[in-house]
Amino acid sequence: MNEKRKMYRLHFPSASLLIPPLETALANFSSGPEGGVVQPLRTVVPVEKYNGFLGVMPAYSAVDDALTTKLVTFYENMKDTSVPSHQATVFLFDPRNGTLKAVIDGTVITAKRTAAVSAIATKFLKPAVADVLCILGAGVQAHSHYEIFTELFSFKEVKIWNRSREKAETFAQSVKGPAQVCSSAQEAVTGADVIITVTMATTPILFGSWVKSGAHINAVGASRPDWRELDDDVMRNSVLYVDSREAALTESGDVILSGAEIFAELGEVVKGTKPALSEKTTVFKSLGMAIEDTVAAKLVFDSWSSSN
Ligand SMILES: NC(=O)C1=CN([C@@H]2O[C@H](COP(=O)(O)OP(=O)(O)OC[C@H]3O[C@@H](n4cnc5c(N)ncnc54)[C@H](O)[C@@H]3O)[C@@H](O)[C@H]2O)C=CC1
Ligand SMILES: O=C(O)C1=NCCCC1
Repeated sequence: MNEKRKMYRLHFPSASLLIPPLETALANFSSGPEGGVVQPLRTVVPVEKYNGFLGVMPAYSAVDDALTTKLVTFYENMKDTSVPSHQATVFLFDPRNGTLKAVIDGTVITAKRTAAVSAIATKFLKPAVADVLCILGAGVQAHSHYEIFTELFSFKEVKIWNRSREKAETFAQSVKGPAQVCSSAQEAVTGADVIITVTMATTPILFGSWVKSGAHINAVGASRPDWRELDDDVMRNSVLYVDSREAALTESGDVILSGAEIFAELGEVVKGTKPALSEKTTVFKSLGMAIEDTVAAKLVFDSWSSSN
């Protein structure tokens, strides 16, 4: 095996390091061919017998001259809780000749880049006064979102709800900062200025009637066309932003089944070609894009190469 072809776990000193390259990648993705991003819709292979899925996520960024593919598995209702519900590996290639340069743990990349993209959406779409953050879910993405949201924004209160209260309490004890455990999703959502949904729910857990007018919602879970996290009310009565129109119309149950109209891609907001209507109630429907993994893997590889 080539010396540089290594498998290693990674540690970002701070997820906010990802923000500038991710903003550029989102803008390039939403610029069509001139943005230089090649990213086909991901292939998802259902493994019905075990309630699992394998996702294949390739992308090339001409601007970064970076070529990757991520393989990610995600499984519902896992009985063995010692195995994470999502596991991923990113393969980084030399675009000049196709040589594999590195095999990188993709689980940390997935957690950090997803949270960083939600943070970008929040920077543009949160109301002018955003004192209360609500997180629905207490798994891997809840942790990565808590970390970057409390680093970048100044919330006075963080409210958390999880289907099992025990897990929410463990979450609150393990994070570096305050988190108030709520007994119901409604209690957590009430009064929140920014809401993050990071669950494996397949039916709605967030209802429009609970949401404060003008709040911003990052809807991160429900990545299958028949899965929901948000009800029709919140989907239809908010301004809807997505990472990729094509993906949202193919993969997102919240978008497809509600019939909600997509207002803009986040990359269009970053570029300034579509407005950030932060005074309205907004939803950012995140499905996750391969190009986000590409720029994150390049950042990790470049920083590892320069220290070796
Ligand atoms: N948009 C994106 O880029 C990405 C989205 N995701 C999605 O984010 C969500 C969270 O992922 P992780 O934190 O890695 O998963 P996780 O398994 O670590 O955490 C999932 C959380 O959801 C809760 N949960 C499970 N079933 C539920 C249900 N039926 N109703 C309510 N809560 C339920 C669990 O108690 C747990 O706290 C998943 O839907 C995942 O597919 C994950 C990676 C990237
Ligand atoms: O972008 C990703 O990575 C994922 N998105 C949806 C669920 C699985 C992983």
